[in-house]
Amino acid sequence: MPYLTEPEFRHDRPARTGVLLVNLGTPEAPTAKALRPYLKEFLSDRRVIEIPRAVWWFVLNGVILNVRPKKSAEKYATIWQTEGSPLLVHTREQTRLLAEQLGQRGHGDLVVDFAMRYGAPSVESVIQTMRARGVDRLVVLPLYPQYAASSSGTALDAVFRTLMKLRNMPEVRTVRHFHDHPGYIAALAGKIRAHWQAHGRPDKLVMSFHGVPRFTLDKGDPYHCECHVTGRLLAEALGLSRDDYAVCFQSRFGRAEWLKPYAFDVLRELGRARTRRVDVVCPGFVSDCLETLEEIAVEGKEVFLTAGGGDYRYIDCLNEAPDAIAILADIVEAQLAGWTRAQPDTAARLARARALGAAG
Ligand SMILES: C=CC1=C(C)c2cc3[nH]c(cc4nc(cc5[nH]c(cc1n2)c(C)c5CCC(=O)O)C(CCC(=O)O)=C4C)c(C)c3C=C
Ligand SMILES: [Fe+2]
Ligand SMILES: [Fe+2]
Repeated sequence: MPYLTEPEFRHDRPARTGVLLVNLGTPEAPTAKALRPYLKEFLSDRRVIEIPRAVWWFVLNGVILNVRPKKSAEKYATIWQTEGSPLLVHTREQTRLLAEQLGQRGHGDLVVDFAMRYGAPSVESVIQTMRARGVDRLVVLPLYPQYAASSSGTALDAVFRTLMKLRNMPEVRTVRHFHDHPGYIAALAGKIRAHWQAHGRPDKLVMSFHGVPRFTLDKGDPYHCECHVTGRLLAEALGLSRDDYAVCFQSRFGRAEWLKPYAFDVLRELGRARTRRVDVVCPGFVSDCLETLEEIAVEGKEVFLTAGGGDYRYIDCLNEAPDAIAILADIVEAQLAGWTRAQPDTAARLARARALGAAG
């Protein structure tokens, strides 16, 4: 196997640590032309589609890639921002803010960057750039609170596949999940409480998580349980009783059974029951994206209102909220133990030197 090009080994170079955030990836434009290669790469991933290759090849190339790019592009067009796809815009900004936050905590020497599992920037290209910058220790943080083989698992596959191509492998630490991280739960609860302070409380809080095929639960994927743990902890933090909230799963793909209850079924039922108001939150997504801004904020609302529901409010993801960035920094810092020690930041060092100078 040919190795990737590497920087020359030098004895005198100090160890350098990189922090790699990995998100899903998104098309380059809201057009069928851009959707096609994105969907092809995504839906060719064996972690995502587990049916036999030969059968799937015909379904994907014969049906899905002829129909879905156009339909999905129309949806992306409704949420597209001037700077690009919301998922990319948020991930880029979160990375910048995380680097800043880690710098303020004395870790200004870290190389912090993000990569996308599908599309650009690819995991391989970002790890190669980090190696060129001298990174030989790597913390990998997939941006999914709950572990699923089809999200975090495949993000880590991409990292390990790249490492297989390196002659001089960095040390690696990976984050599996943060679904029950007290800071993550507190940040979600804080966001919801702030929303309620501004708009009053709903009759029901709907917590909608991205779905996965039902058989993955039977085969040992912890995703379903981790979503329910997040839901329960969030309800506890908000002081909700079992009747005050519902956990459900969205974005079903294909005809197979997915995790239930389906979000649209729950919203339809709540509408039919003439529920006066629901608030919907998506605690399985760190960043707003197509699945939250279009499927939940727009389509979900339509389902609820058409069925007879009253008021529907979507509560944004944490995105760039300072407490969300602080949690990512906490998670990274926990992984740095024994690798790097926080250095007082430059401003603090200068202030101390000045104070010492004045004293002397
Ligand atoms: C939150 C974690 C996610 C899991 C688990 C997940 C599983 C999963 N997804 C698909 C199929 C599609 N998902 C699509 C979009 C999409 N999915 C996630 C997250 C998870 N997916 C996000 C954040 C996004 C949004 C990306 C964006 O650009 O905003 C899409 C593409 C859009 C579309 O055509 O509908 C597909 C397809 C499967 C099959 C699956 C588990 C097996
Ligand atoms: Fe998905
Ligand atoms: Fe479970």
